Amino acid sequence: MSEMKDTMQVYHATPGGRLTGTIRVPGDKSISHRSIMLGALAEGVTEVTGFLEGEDALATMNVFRALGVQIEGPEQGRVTIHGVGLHGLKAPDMALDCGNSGTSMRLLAGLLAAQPFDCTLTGDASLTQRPMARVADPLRLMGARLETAAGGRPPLKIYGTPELHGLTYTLPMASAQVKSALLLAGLYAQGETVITEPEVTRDHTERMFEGFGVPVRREGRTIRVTGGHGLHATPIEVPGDISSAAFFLVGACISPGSDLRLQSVGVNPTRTGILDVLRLMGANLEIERSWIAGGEPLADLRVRATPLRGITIPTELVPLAIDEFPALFIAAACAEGRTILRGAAELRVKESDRIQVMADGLKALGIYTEVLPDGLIIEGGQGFGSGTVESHGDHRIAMSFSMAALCAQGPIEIRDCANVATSFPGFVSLACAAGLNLNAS
Ligand SMILES: O=C(O)C1=C[C@@H](OP(=O)(O)O)[C@@H](O)[C@H](O)C1
Ligand SMILES: C=C(OP(=O)(O)O)C(=O)O
Repeated sequence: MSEMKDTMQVYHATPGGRLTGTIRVPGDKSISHRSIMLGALAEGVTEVTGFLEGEDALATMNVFRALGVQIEGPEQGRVTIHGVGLHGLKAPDMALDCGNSGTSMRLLAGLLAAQPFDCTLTGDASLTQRPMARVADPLRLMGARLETAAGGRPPLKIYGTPELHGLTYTLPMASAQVKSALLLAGLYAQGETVITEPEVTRDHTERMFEGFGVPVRREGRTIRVTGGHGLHATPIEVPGDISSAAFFLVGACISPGSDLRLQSVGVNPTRTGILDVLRLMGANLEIERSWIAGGEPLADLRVRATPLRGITIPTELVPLAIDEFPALFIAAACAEGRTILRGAAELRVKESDRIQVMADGLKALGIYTEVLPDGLIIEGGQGFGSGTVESHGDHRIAMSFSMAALCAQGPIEIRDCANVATSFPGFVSLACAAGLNLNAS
């Protein structure tokens, strides 16, 4: 899959425009991955609606097909998973390709470590550079046997070990992927698995465990699950992805005259750091309607353009907005005054080094920044010039710089954009429908 990708796709963004009307962004990527994983392990048939038909979630789906799970769809966001039960997965006859998706590889590492067969997890050039020791090390403490390539990188060779035991573990970094890998392994482990996180991170795994009938005890930043509970199929309604909404929220804030509504966006409080940061910057954001579906909160949002001011981003918001910083840096560049981000070293180990790659792109457009080991200082209010930005194959970098064109003085060219399809299929047409002047070649 990944080898065949057109890495030369270029976005051409013409300056100006404003964002108006009502849009709906594609389904949440984190929840889509988990719906396939838990649906596959459940007894019974799980019906999913609103599934993200992006390459990352499809990679997870294809892995489970290779593990012998019958899955129908996706067909307009509908997926039907014929669960095989906790012990029904089959040995794959090839390496399992996670493509560009860190979530797939890390969560699968936990789930597959406990199976009675061996397998190998591989990925594309970007994923192959990302750290896997963060999951392999604690899984080994549970009795798992895994081998990484040099430097703790993929591919990940897993020697299945059905006799895992529970673990009490404090995560060294705020990572929902590591937490989730250990909770998935904990489904199979003898006894209790007790995970404490240094800061609260997205809790979709915990919520979905509860939805599938697995008891989870949560006290502050500690989560407990006991092995051996079966999962029972349950319908899943995937909300719109707030991480995809983020580009439009920022775009509407920074382009005068914008007034945009976003329908059915997931607003789980472990994901709404973007709303808090934008509000602290002075954004005009409204929640027009809110409700709960399948254990996850949703809302219709309205955002109107307003002048933003630079802020020091509270560090407790960092894990709650971790994927939104590329978009927030664009907002910061348009804000009056300086924005300071610290405590975000995790940004350096995403699909690209998002601190350095964003700083380079901002520089190419005439914005002054100071790169910190764990963050970035951005001098706002200088206005974007025109120029060429390298996205380094990182979907969120490509989409963020597309929004910069809304208040740039000249055209912006963004290179290496094909991976936008990993999280946001249809981004260019939705962005154009909302008012951006963007085309891909
Ligand atoms: O659990 C998840 O679905 C995710 C967790 C985060 O990664 P980390 O756990 O590495 O912070 C996030 O960046 C990623 O996009 C999705
Ligand atoms: C970091 C991301 O995803 P993953 O870790 O799953 O590749 C992301 O989508 O921003």
